[in-house]
Amino acid sequence: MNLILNNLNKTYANGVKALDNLSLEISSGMFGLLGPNGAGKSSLMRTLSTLQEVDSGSAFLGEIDIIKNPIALRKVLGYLPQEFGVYPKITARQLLDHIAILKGVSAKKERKELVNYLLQKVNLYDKRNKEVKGFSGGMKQRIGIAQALIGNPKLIIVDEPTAGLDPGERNRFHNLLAKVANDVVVILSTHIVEDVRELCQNMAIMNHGQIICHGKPQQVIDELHNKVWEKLIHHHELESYHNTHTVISNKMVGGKPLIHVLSDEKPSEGFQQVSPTLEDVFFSKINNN
Ligand SMILES: Nc1ncnc2c1ncn2[C@@H]1O[C@H](COP(=O)(O)OP(=O)(O)OP(=O)(O)O)[C@@H](O)[C@H]1O
Repeated sequence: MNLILNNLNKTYANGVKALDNLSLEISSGMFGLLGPNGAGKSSLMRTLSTLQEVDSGSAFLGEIDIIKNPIALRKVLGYLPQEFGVYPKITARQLLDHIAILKGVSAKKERKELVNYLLQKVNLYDKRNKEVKGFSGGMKQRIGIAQALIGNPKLIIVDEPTAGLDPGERNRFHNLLAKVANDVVVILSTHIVEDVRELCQNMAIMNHGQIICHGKPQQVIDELHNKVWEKLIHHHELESYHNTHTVISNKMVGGKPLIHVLSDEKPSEGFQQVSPTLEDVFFSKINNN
């Protein structure tokens, strides 16, 4: 099942154009949506989860017209927001049971089986009678995925899921997401470039409400082959390098700025060619947009 977006436009009352004639096609599997703050990712995610309307354009998940028939979409939507809020004093089992009722699973026996199955799937069965409030960040995200899976969704939207998770929790969360992504469109909206490289078959970079890059992570990385150079410089040189070179990023290494520069040839003395990364792609696209 494909998700097809055509010419989506959204301008807020304050005049900010958050979606600017955005078109995109996404097939099943994990899709990474990257973009800097304010790029319009959340506006797009809210539109696809039918929480917000667009001014114009169309969006289809298979046969379902998301804009004209939001109720049909909601039946096949799993949504994990950035902060998965939980009620105080509720156990993992009670929480999933409650959400299953809200999603229309009314038969008690069926619900019990579903809740047990989901708890096992996200590896929280042992913790089923513990209060979710006391769970770690990663455990909360896993229960968030479990609730998003209720009702056999065809579209799963996950907003900034690994912010604040330690590396072990992040790994567990990634493995779980990769497992559920078979046959379902999973959109992972994030500004963590590594998450997209590790997890997603396809990706896009968004800025100023538009898609500025679209493809497979390795494919977009290969486009920068032989074009990325690095050099360790002094702080006071940074401005002049920005004036004379296409600097795509700078980060501190041992207290000094390490700059990455885009160039078809060796830019100047002291530069070394490096293998491009998805981070280089990200910065080169958003800095030239
Ligand atoms: N309800 C709103 N009213 C007015 N402007 C808004 C509203 N929501 C978002 N914006 C503006 O629209 C633009 C896109 O915001 P959006 O939240 O979609 O971006 P984002 O890519 O999700 O950013 P972040 O990564 O910071 O969450 C920003 O300039 C933002 O300030």
